[in-house]
Amino acid sequence: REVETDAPIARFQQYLRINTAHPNPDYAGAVSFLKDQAQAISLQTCILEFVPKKPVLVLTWLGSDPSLPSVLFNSHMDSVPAEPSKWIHPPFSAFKDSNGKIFARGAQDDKCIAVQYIEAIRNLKEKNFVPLRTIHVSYVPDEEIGGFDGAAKFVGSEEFKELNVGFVLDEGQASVTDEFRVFYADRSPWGLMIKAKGAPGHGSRMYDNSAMENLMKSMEAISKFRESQFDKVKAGIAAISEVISINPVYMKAGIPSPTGFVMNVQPSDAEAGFDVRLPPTADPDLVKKRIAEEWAPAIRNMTYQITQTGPIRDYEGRPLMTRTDDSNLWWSAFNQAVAAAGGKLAKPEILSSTTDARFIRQLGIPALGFSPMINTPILLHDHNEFLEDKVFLRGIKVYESIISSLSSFVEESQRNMI
Ligand SMILES: CSCC[C@H](NC=O)C(=O)O
Ligand SMILES: [Zn+2]
Ligand SMILES: [Zn+2]
Repeated sequence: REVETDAPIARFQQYLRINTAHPNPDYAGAVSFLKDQAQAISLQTCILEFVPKKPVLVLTWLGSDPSLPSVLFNSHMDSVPAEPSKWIHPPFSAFKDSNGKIFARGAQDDKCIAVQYIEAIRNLKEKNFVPLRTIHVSYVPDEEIGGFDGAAKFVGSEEFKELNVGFVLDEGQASVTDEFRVFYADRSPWGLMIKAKGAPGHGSRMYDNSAMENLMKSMEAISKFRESQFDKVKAGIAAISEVISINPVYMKAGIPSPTGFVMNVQPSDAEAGFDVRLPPTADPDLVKKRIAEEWAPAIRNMTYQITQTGPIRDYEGRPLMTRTDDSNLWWSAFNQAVAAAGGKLAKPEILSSTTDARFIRQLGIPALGFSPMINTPILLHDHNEFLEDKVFLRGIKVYESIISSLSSFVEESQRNMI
């Protein structure tokens, strides 16, 4: 193993050891580390605090023409929790095994890109590269819990407007093949709670409209719908991220039997909660209609509550999708930059889950999800999350190409002006 690759790996490990898992993410520790790294390579740094104790760190590498729209590289500082007892190496040790696998919560999601951005800029600076457009890097809190106090506040701020951002790269996901994955949209997450009421009674009685029966009818209808969506995936007609998913995540009804075996009280209240995900092409009104008429109809004594956790349309009412054809010059430049680094891109995808990119797309700013991890199992939010050192190092090279291309390309309309 080469010595010059040791330092970036060590810095990656250092960042992974800062415990930014919920519910008590060490944002101060993360910001302090990243700020030191940025200052060591003479980047401008700025800390914004829209919500107390939830800092946003912005790094800036000024372009030679700062009037051009800038490029922003975003990553979130927080992680989901880890259960140490389920891991083969402690989740905040960033232990590197003999195969070069670095184990840590956040290794894939998404602390790799956080450090790769800085390492790529470090290398470009060493080569005396000068960007034409300004490059910004942002580190935001709270993505894993919806981004409301993080990216949402950041992109809605005056400070963000002043960055004059033309294009954003945010996190993506690992690829099990040798093709890099890229995401042009997220599915929109909804929380759905349905509640049923009904007459209580002796467990031996059969009667209509008990709360449990009403809820079970909904569960059946929801199950059928879920199957209809999943069947499309199984038949190869659609990707998982292209259908509507609905998964039960919570149920509550009745009083636990005091003896553990006598179950003879039919409850008067029953409720269930679901994780619902809508692809950008789905019609949210049709889903709402289905919920009101089939899954929680008032005629079955049911009520419901939908929690929409983020935007589903941009400020002009368009679905939140970034174009991945040559009508989007940012896409072309990105695509070419990955190829120039010797990388192959897989067909652009919709992301199954959600990232902060949705808040950017809501402004009408093009954003792609991209984390340069190939030949890597998808381990985000999983036990034993790891990233191999050589995959991490290759990613730095890919970002060098991306940063230099995106910061230098000039749109036709601007070409004559320069
Ligand atoms: C409801 S917003 C939550 C955002 C979260 N993002 C990453 O996993 C997700 O569940 O997709
Ligand atoms: Zn993430
Ligand atoms: Zn995540």
